[in-house]
Amino acid sequence: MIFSIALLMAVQEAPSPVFDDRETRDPVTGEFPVEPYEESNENAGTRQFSGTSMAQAFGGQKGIQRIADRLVDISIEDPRIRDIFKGQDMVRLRRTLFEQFCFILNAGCDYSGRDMRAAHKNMGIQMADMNALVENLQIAMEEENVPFRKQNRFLAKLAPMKKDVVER
Ligand code: HEM
Repeated sequence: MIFSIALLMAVQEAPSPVFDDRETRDPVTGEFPVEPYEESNENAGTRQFSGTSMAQAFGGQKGIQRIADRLVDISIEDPRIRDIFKGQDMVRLRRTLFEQFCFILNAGCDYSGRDMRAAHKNMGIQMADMNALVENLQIAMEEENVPFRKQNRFLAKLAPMKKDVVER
């Protein structure tokens, strides 16, 4: 009896192991580790624009950086979609989103992130969430004075990605 009580206490006091590797941010990049994948511009989900007019309209890399950051800032505060971003790696998202936009707009970047299907797997994203994100992107582009027609050309590149982002 005493033995079994001692055993019970020992079991209860044993520290539970922590297997969550998302606890550890890379000391240099500040990002959480992700499952290995093959890096390729193909992961950006679409071909890039040709020529420099789109990159110029978006204010080059500096403007694109501001737009990607604003999109994240607005979206993580947006009551319609903010819960989807909770607990995810916003350091990594800011970097990869910038790279993806910069690559697509042909502003001189390569995209090193995951493909859209892998990046949004099991998030339960619905069409209404996609529409909310697009609205937030429109706000961010408007703030950077991207001409309306250029905004729409960019959105037309992103729209087909819904098939990989939105879950049915
Ligand atoms: C065309 C639309 C979209 C594009 C171009 C896009 C782009 C991206 C990119 C580049 C990443 C990072 C990939 C990586 O970590 O390797 C990402 C991750 C993420 N996206 Fe999207 N996204 C889109 C739609 C959405 C929508 C509608 C939501 C939710 C409302 C969303 C929420 C997220 C979240 C929470 C992550 C972080 C995933 C993680 O840390 O594991 N995305 N997205």
